[in-house]
Amino acid sequence: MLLAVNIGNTNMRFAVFQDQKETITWTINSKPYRTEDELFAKFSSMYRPFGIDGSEITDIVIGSVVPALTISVQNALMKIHGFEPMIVDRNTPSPVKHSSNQMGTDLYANAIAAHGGSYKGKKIVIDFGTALTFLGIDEQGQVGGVVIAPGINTALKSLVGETAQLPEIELIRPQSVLGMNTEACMQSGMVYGYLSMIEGMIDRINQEVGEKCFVISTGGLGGVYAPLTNKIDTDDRLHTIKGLKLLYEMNR
Ligand SMILES: Nc1ncnc2c1ncn2[C@@H]1O[C@H](COP(=O)(O)OP(=O)(O)O)[C@@H](O)[C@H]1O
Ligand SMILES: CC(C)(COP(=O)(O)O)[C@@H](O)C(=O)NCCC(=O)O
Ligand SMILES: [K+]
Repeated sequence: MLLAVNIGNTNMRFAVFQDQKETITWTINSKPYRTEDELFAKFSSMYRPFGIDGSEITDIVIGSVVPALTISVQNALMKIHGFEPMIVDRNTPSPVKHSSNQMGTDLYANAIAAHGGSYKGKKIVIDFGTALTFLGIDEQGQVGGVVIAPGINTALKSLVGETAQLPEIELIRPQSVLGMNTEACMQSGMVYGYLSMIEGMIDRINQEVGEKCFVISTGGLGGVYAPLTNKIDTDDRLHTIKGLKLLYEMNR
C-alpha cells in the first residue's frame, strides 16, 4: 500500500491508497513545528485509529512546501517503516511542463493531477490552503502560470488580529451581501468577497487563455466555497495528494 503525505503550511495531509478499497485520509497540524523525535512519537500511533496496519505500507511519497518539516517527516517515517520515503518536488520528472524554479510542490502536484485526470481541455486548479492559489494548465500539460493570494483563513486571522472590535466568525454565507451586524458584515466580506475574487479570477484566466477552462478546487476550504458557485466544476480534497501519487508511480 502507498502512503502519500502532503506537507502544507497549516496541515500535513496523509492518504493511504488501498487496492479496491476506499482511500483513507487524515490530517495532522503542521504547526507548531515538531522535532523529528516528536514526529516519530506522533506518527507511531497514527495508523491504528484509522484501521490501518502500518506494516502493510510498502511505499511512501512525500511532497512539502515547508522545508523545516520535510526531512524530519521523512526520517520519522523511515524510522517507523524501515525504508526511505521518496521526496518529490517540481524537478521530479513528469509529463507536466513548467519553466519555474520556484513552484511549490503542491502546485506542481495540482498540475499533474489535473493533467493526469479524466478532465478535458484547459484546466484551472484552485487550492484553498494557507495561501489561495490558482494554476492554469493546457491540454498538452504546459503550465500557463499561477496566481498566489492570501488564503481565506489567513486573511481572516489577520483581520481579527489587527482590529480591536472584530470577533472570530464562522465562515458561512450570510442572508444578504449588505450586513447589519458585525458578524454578518464580516461573513459577507469573507464569503461573498472571496467568491467575487474567485469568480472574477476564473473569468480573467478564461479570457487570457481564450477558453472556458474546467475548474477543479481542492484544499481545506474548497468544500465550503465550491458549493457556493457554479464556476467551480468539481471539488476534490485529495486532488493534490493524487498528484503526489502519480509522481511516485512515474518515478519509483
Ligand atoms: N475541514 C475544514 N473545514 C474548514 N476549514 C478547514 C478545514 N480543513 C482546513 N481548513 C482551513 O483551511 C485552511 C487551509 O487548509 P489546508 O488546505 O490544510 O492548508 P495547507 O495545505 O496550506 O496546509 C486552513 O486555514 C484551515 O484552518
Ligand atoms: C504558494 C504556497 C505558499 C501554497 O502553500 P499552502 O497554502 O498549500 O501551504 C506554496 O506552494 C509555496 O510556498 N510555493 C513556493 C512559491 C511558488 O510556488 O512560486
Ligand atoms: K512564508
